[in-house]
Amino acid sequence: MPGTKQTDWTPLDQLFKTIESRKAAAADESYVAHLYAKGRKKIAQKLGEEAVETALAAVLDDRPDMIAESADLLFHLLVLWADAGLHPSDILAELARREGLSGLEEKARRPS
Ligand SMILES: N=c1c2ncn([C@@H]3O[C@H](COP(=O)(O)OP(=O)(O)OP(=O)(O)O)[C@@H](O)[C@H]3O)c2ncn1[C@@H]1O[C@H](COP(=O)(O)O)[C@@H](O)[C@H]1O
Repeated sequence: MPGTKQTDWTPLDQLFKTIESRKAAAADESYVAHLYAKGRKKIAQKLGEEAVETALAAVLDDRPDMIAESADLLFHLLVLWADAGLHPSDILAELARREGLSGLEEKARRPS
């Protein structure tokens, strides 16, 4: 379709591999290893901060900041998955399971 943007997720895949590889790195030589050493709470805290900063950039309609903060957010989400032993394919499988099911329809089906 003309004008349709295609997304190539290969760079995210490569970044996840790099993040996984940092499990063997020293905390003073790698930011990712530093986060692993700090632990799950610190990683979750960073993820929350980046999510709030992304939301703030969106409210301010600041496009460059939205891009920068979204990159920080995605990066920290990948670190969280790696720390938790999740693989991007786990999340993609869940999204595939939901494909075609409207969020409104899913909500309506929930037991009240
Ligand atoms: N994509 C990123 C990336 N995005 C953001 N960041 C870091 O995430 C941090 C963001 O936190 P803040 O802006 O809140 O900075 P801060 O105030 O220093 O953070 P705190 O002291 O509060 O924890 C900064 O240190 C950024 O440099 C990243 N660090 C690394 N990567 C990628 O991860 C790879 C591995 O990194 P290392 O493990 O450091 O080798 C790199 O080659 C990059 O590809």
